[in-house]
Amino acid sequence: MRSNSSPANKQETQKQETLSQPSVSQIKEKIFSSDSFSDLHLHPHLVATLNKVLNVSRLTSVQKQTIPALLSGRDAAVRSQTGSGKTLCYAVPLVQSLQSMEPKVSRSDGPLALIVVPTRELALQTFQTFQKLLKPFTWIVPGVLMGGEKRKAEKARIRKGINILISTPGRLVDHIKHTLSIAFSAVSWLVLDEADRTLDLGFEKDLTVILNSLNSTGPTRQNVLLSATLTQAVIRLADVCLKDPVSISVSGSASSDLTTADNVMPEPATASQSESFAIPEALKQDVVVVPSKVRLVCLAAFILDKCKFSNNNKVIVFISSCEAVEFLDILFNSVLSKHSANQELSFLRLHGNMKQEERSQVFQEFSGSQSGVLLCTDVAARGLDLLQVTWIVQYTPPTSAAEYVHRVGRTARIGGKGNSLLFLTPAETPFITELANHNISVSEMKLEDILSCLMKDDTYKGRGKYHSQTSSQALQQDIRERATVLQTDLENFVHSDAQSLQAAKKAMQSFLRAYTTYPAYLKHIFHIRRLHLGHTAKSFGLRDAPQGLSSALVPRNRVRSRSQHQAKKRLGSPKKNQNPGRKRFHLGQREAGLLRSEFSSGLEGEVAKKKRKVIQQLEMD
Ligand SMILES: Nc1ncnc2c1ncn2[C@@H]1O[C@H](COP(=O)(O)OP(=O)(O)OP(=O)(O)O)[C@@H](O)[C@H]1O
Repeated sequence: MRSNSSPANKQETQKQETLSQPSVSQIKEKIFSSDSFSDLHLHPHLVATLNKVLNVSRLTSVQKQTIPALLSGRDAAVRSQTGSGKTLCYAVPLVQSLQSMEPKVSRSDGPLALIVVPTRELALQTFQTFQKLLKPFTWIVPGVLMGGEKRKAEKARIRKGINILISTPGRLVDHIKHTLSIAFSAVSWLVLDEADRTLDLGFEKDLTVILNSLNSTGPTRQNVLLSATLTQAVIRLADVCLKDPVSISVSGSASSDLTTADNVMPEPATASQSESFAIPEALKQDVVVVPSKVRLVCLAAFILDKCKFSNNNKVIVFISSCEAVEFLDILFNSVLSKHSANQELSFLRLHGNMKQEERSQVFQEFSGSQSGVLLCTDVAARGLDLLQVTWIVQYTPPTSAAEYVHRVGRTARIGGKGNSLLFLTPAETPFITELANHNISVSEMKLEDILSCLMKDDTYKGRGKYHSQTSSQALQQDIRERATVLQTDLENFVHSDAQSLQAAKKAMQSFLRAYTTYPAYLKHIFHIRRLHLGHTAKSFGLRDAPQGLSSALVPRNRVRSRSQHQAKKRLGSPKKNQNPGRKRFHLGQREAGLLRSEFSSGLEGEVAKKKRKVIQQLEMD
């Protein structure tokens, strides 16, 4: 493969400048305190269950601060790094308070606690945690509502009685509107886990419906917001549904690493400070700068290195759209697995367009596996506690530093080790500065080092004559030729039949569509006009950019190849006097959220209809 000499000098300079900037001081959080659950005067059966069923005894720092505050009846806004035990922060005091209620809680009391989470998998996981905690208290009934399940079955369970209700926002709103037997008159706990995500676009409307239905009835209640990325928006929400909350934020800052329980909500400091995010200390974060046309073969080589040429790696690969996940799953299962006998090179996929039972089955299978690769969208970015994940690969960059934190937070949990790799094109390297603004520093992994793993297997040996001498030039040439063989393998599969060609084109179209949904403040880094269409096509195994891409998605001044010139002719070149800065189309923030949101409740009708409308509008432009 020709070395990519194409990045413009200025991009190269920019890349070097960005990568050579001094690493920022990352915020550190002490994971464990010296206290234990038995110090909290909890019901002895609850302590026994924590010790014996959940195998936890010592309190984490955030649990030491949060549990006493909630046991005392306070509201709380909780911020602590990913994998630090925030679920038990609210689950333990919640179970402790319900089990002590007199008269004893009964199913017919209906919902006493409401827990809202952004994704179905997280709802399922949270439900399973409560099932374990409630073993000694069988009279308290947990229940989960999530999209994809038959509404009728859920209605029946609601009618029978659920005391601890765990739900995704959209599904809960659907039941509030259509299930007469759902009543919130007895709700005394409201928990918003991953609160900044639940506040995000696409959910805010649902949340308003939920808060209104709660506020209209019911006793005074305790409210808890939790997230590893507490942001200004969450603090604003805190004003909406928290009363005189305790603000809990575990950090290694000079003041103290344990704020006392009577700490009041801090005044938000300057934007950058209040949004500096803690990253697990044992997480090693890398970035690889890779031109678009080499992205696919770089990802393939990385996966081969971790799951074929070495073992015991469990890898999550984040990709921006469902279609691209489907495409890469078919491609890698066909091309990469065929050369590999070992089961480590198994691929699973997870995204919002899959049927619920398949999503649940994949989630459980990957949770329990020792190795393998999960190709997924951001539906798996938050909250999921997947054991022994060793690598997080962000094949498409996240839409914010906060989403970066949650994605990498799927590894290095509760003090464990972990690694992450972020793919950036040369034009996207300013995102490293965006991360640095949030106290996140990454080190560079060389593209050549990733591709050099192909030397371990002559399956990819080039056809050229190799000089046996070990000079680095010959070695580099060898590596480049092996990468070319692998890229050719991938392209041959894509072009082997109409179905895989169509899948590749759909994947590219969805990638371009997702690329238009980066927030405005990041568009100077991620803008569709900066994409090279021909090189982007290569990253989908396409030898040429697909014809007929809707004009809204064709980067105006980046048409390069013959077929692109044809496309340009057909689409018509931009009007002469057109203001180059003027947007060719504008995707509203809300529509962007709908497109971007992988968290639909599975409700047919409104969300799906709106989404279809937005996509049609895109294609009509
Ligand atoms: N006190 C503890 N001691 C040991 N392990 C714990 C303790 N509390 C929780 N854990 C474990 O730590 C893991 C992470 O917990 P949890 O998923 O609640 O983290 P989190 O802070 O909510 O993460 P995220 O921000 O990603 O949602 C889980 O496997 C949980 O069982």
